[in-house]
Amino acid sequence: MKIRGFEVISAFADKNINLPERSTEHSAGYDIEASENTVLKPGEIKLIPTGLKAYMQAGEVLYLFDRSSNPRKKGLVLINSVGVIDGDYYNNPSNEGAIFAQMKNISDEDVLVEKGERVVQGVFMPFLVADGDNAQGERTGGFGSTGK
Ligand SMILES: O=c1ccn([C@H]2C[C@H](O)[C@@H](COP(=O)(O)OP(=O)(O)OP(=O)(O)O)O2)c(=O)[nH]1
Ligand SMILES: [Mg+2]
Repeated sequence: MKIRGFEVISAFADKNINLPERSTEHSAGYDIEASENTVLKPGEIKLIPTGLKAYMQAGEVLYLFDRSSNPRKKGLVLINSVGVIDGDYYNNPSNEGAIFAQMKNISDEDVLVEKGERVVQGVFMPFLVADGDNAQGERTGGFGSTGK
């Protein structure tokens, strides 16, 4: 029975994408790799593809957090601070739930993120809703799909 986890999106089915793993027994974060080489110029913001989608239970979220080593070792930051991967993003009609890491190059040189390089970490967590919240509607995509 599927409870929560990651799957490779169909566009990357034959690209040897590794499913995220935790690096130690008690690590919270699943290390998520870039699915293709990406070069960011100084100051550039780019959506780095992971080739992955994530499924989870109702009331759960997958947070994307930066890796603490990124700013110092790579000169990159997760520019939206924390990625919020909604459960209804999975298999959405516009992009299958493809997860991207939105990174900014804060260095003064080009930065190459290679396929297979761990770029962010994902943590599954429960979330709470407010009294009287009866949000409806299906998610059709990401990155502004619900409007301004
Ligand atoms: O770092 C991120 C952040 C979001 N997403 C995807 C998954 C998420 O479910 C969807 C929407 O994210 P969010 O709600 O943060 O963006 P928004 O600007 O509010 O867009 P929308 O109107 O689509 O909700 O975009 C990513 O792939 N990476
Ligand atoms: Mg949103």
